[in-house]
Amino acid sequence: MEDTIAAIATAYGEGGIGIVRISGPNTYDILKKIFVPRNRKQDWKMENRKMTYGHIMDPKDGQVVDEVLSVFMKEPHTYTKEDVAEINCHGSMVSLRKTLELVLRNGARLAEPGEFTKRAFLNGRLDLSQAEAVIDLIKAKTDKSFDVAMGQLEGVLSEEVGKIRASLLDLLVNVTVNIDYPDEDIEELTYEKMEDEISQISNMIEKLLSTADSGRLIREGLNVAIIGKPNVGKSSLMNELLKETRAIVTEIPGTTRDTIEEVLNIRNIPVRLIDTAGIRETDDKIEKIGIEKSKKSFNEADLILFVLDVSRELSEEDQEIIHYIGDRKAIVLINKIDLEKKWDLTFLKEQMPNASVIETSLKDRFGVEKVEEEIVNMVYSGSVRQNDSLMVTNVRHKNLLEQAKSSLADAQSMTAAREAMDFIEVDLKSAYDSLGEITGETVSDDIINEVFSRFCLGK
Ligand SMILES: Nc1nc2c(c(=O)[nH]1)N(C=O)[C@@H](CNc1ccc(C(=O)N[C@@H](CCC(=O)O)C(=O)O)cc1)CN2
Ligand SMILES: Nc1nc2c(ncn2[C@@H]2O[C@H](COP(=O)(O)OP(=O)(O)OP(=O)(O)O)[C@@H](O)[C@H]2O)c(=O)[nH]1
Ligand SMILES: [Mg+2]
Repeated sequence: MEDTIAAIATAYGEGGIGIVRISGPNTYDILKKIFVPRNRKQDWKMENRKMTYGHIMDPKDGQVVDEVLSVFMKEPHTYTKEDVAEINCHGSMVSLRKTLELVLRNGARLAEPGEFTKRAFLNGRLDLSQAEAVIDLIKAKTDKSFDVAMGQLEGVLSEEVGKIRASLLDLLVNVTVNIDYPDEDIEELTYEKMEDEISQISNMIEKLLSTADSGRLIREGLNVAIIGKPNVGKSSLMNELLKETRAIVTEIPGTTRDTIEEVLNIRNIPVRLIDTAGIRETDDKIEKIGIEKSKKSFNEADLILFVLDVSRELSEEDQEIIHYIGDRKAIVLINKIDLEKKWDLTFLKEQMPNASVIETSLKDRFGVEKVEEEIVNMVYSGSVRQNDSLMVTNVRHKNLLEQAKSSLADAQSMTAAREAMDFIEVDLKSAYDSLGEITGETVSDDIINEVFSRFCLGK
């Protein structure tokens, strides 16, 4: 039998209310010991799922800890499928800590991060990809990432993976029957039919995989670094995208010394935007360190916003950055177009044929919307833009889909070579198992533990 766990389920710090949650077989007894309803009768019982007013009191000395509302929920119709209680305290860390301590002293142990949801998974209320969606929901920073996580929690991904697995299982059964009872009066599985079935299943996997790159960015967000030589308008861009004066802007080259980071939501894509120190040769000790940090941000970015100043001749510094960018994903801003142009854009198009180039005048906020639009385009490029919430956002899922795809490719080439069905069967089975790891049907304890260790306490 499982033990009883407890944790503070709400965020740490001050709040309107704070909740201590308990789950497991001792839940009722613990609540009974420490919760005193207002109209306590001789042999009072906590009614199932009824929010009840009362006080948390230490049974040892009768000290009142807090005035609360409590609810007891009888298994199996609860979040964990075990007995659950929730104590709604005043949202003070003092009250929450004292209440939790009392619960722990009276028969529960502190829950590990994600342990409530882990129990929901182990008791079969959620599959693994649904449980993973719970943490994505909590961490979602934009409407879109929340929607996709909600879809996954409701089983949209599980359902699709289930469909693909069901087709594979059909095929596997067919193979087995043909191997074991070749002479019986059953439909023969020809190599042609096999090829056809495998390619249909591969297509379904491929379609899911095609959402993975944008899916990851929607879930995790995008690291965007603003890069350029000094004084071109990088900090002006930071401020315009943020719509607030976050970074210092002056006419002095070398104004930004340290990298500045802000998280923002650009049309529903979570973006970690980094303004950097202008890159140039310098003897200034502080500036040098800043420029090293600029280069680090440049290396780690998913996307580079490269700013050029059209009112000054292109310099060696600009050239060097163009060279470094090479074929990385970049948007080039030709800034200060309100001033007289000192160089020609055709030159740039030769140098950076892959980059998308946008003319801006950040002083007047001109072109900022285009930049936002282009960031969004880059995120969705390469994938069919999906409006529904069926997307692969999790790298673990993506890797498993790729494993399944490669097993199927092996099976396909063996089918083409007309190898024995037994061999083909092995690869089909391994594709089937890889898909099962997504939903947790065929997954090791290590992986389960790793998934839940990323949760927050009390979830
Ligand atoms: N107070 C509180 N709020 C919360 C949660 C919670 O556990 N407690 N949740 C969680 O963190 C989320 C809601 N999710 C939940 C999902 C299932 C069940 C549940 O009891 N399911 C049962 C009974 C369903 C029913 O009544 O039909 C079941 O599935 O059998 C509860 C919460 C968000 N808000
Ligand atoms: N005329 C004009 N001036 C601009 C424009 N954008 C920025 N500036 C000015 O250019 C100067 C430098 O802008 P910043 O945003 O500080 O440039 P930076 O790239 O962050 O510079 P460092 O931090 O020194 O690397 C400031 O005086 C801005 O007001 C523009 O579109 N037109
Ligand atoms: Mg700056």
